[in-house]
Amino acid sequence: MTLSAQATAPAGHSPRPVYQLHGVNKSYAQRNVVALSNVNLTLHQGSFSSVIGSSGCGKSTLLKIMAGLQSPSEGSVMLDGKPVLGPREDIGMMFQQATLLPWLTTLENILLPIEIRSGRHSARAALDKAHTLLELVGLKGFEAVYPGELSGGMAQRAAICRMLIGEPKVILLDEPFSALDEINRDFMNMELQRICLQANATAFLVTHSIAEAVILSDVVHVMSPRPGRFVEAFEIDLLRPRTLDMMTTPEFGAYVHRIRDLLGKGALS
Ligand SMILES: Nc1ncnc2c1ncn2[C@@H]1O[C@H](COP(=O)(O)OP(=O)(O)OP(=O)(O)O)[C@@H](O)[C@H]1O
Repeated sequence: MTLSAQATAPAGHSPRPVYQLHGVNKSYAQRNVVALSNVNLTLHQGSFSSVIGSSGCGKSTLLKIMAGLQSPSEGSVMLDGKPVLGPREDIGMMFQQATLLPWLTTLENILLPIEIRSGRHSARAALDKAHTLLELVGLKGFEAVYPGELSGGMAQRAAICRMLIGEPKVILLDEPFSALDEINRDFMNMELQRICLQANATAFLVTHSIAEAVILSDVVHVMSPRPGRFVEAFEIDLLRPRTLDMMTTPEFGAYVHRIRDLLGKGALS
């Protein structure tokens, strides 16, 4: 992922597969729970995909496996042709809470992953990149501000910078804006789209919101109730960049309706 990459519509991207999951199963032996069953997934360079499904169907488990935070019981997880066997620098993650350290400034929080990984000197060398990212997310001027003085949306913007500073190949998002009110959430989703297009990011989002999945994604994967498996992939053929106004169009409504219909049938459980 490079920040200088031009923003292009997904159709303009080469369809290079970045992330590939084959036959992923996950069982939690201690509780005798089968969380995932035969999950196959390919993410293409520069694409935005999401997964939606009922509570407890295995979405977070899938994301943790993709991030290398958990291992699958069976199957393979490959990123850029290499197996994901643990946490990796080329995978960025973002969660519901921004989890910024309150005693560090915005700028220091953003540089922290570099400092932890490569030391103070490297963090100093990344200063220009941090400033570029702060500008990208509209936080220019807030470098020296502490997290307690940031709004929820601003803190999540800072978390986006912290995720992007290591130039990950893929970004994994676990309901990143669900703690925000609806207006801010819509706005942040549009910001997320803009940042992803500008950085040519390959993104994968876990969400409970059908509308959010449709407005952001090139592909929405619907997961069955536990054990989670993908039952259908909806290709969302809406122009980019997407706008909030599109959410009132019949095309958008038709996608939402089809996905809701499938989920209403228990996603074919
Ligand atoms: N560490 C664990 N040990 C045992 N069982 C677990 C563990 N983590 C998750 N589970 C179980 O695996 C299933 C899937 O959980 P997961 O958190 O992946 O679902 P989810 O789709 O993300 O749920 P939600 O939408 O409510 O966040 C659940 O039944 C859960 O209880």
